[in-house]
Amino acid sequence: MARPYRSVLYIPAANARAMEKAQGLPADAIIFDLEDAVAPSEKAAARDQLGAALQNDYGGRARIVRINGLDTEWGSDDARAFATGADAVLVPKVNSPEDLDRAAALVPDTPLWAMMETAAGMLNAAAIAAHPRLQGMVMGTNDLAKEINSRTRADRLPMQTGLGLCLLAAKAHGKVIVDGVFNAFRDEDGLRGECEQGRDMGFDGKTLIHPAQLAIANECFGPTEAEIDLARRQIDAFEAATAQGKGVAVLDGKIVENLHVETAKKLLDQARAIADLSG
Ligand SMILES: CC(C)(COP(=O)(O)OP(=O)(O)OC[C@H]1O[C@@H](n2cnc3c(N)ncnc32)[C@H](O)[C@@H]1OP(=O)(O)O)[C@@H](O)C(=O)NCCC(=O)NCCSC(=O)C[C@H](O)C(=O)O
Ligand SMILES: [Mg+2]
Repeated sequence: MARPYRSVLYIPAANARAMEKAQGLPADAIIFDLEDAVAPSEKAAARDQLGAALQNDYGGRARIVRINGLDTEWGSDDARAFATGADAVLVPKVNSPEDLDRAAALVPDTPLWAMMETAAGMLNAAAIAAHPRLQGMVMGTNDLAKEINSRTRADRLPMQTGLGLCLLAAKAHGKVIVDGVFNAFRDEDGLRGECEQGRDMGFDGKTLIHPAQLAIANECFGPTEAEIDLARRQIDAFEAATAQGKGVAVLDGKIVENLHVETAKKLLDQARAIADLSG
């Protein structure tokens, strides 16, 4: 992961004030949305407005544009408009790798991301993740819940199969994957619970709908001081053990093997990337 994706904030591309405000918000990435958050009557104007907004300075924040589906009247024009000028183009409701082929033909040079939010998408997650143009996946838990007719539960039990399939697919192919949104944007405890669950599962971060959600996502998906300290000590302990010809170290009563050192180094890389982004 070359850059952090702890907090990925959706902004409706029709909302000029929110796009301006986002230049100073502590989001790791922004999804400028042309799809569900923009009314049909505003689609063309939002596309033009977004083109102008992307000329502004968003610092190190990744700028991802969610286009309309390529089966809609707006999708192809969206894809052509942002084939350059954004860091990635996010394709909604990806059912199969062929959906990414269609987007790739219109967007030849910019990385693609996929919204994972249909039952077919869950079943084809591995093939979608293997697509050579794909850089990242975003869980669309609202659309998935709608399609499978599941109920909202705090433990997200009905989502677990889909979340797990996509997570494994992304990890198997070395792609970024971020969790779905938490709709009740004033409910901090609820958000924290979902962020902790997503982090425990292995997600790189969470998609968000409101600036009030940024701090909790950044905290939950970033390494803690205790984790950074442990990572450094694991690396030191393992180096000391190997210098003595041992293949395994013991730290705080637990074994440290090479695989733990790899995880520790990854965590320190993430901490450095976050520090770089924060300036
Ligand atoms: C949810 C909202 C409609 C709430 O808006 P509002 O009532 O205006 O919020 P506030 O008054 O509290 O706003 C305070 C200030 O923050 C700015 N703001 C609000 N939201 C954002 C944002 N997302 N990014 C940047 N800035 C934002 C306001 O402009 C206020 O600023 P100021 O004027 O300085 O006070 C609104 O938050 C919103 O529209 N959120 C995004 C909704 C969205 O994008 N939805 C689509 C993506 S979710 C999805 O589709 C999931 C997926 O596909 C699935 O299937 O699950
Ligand atoms: Mg959706």
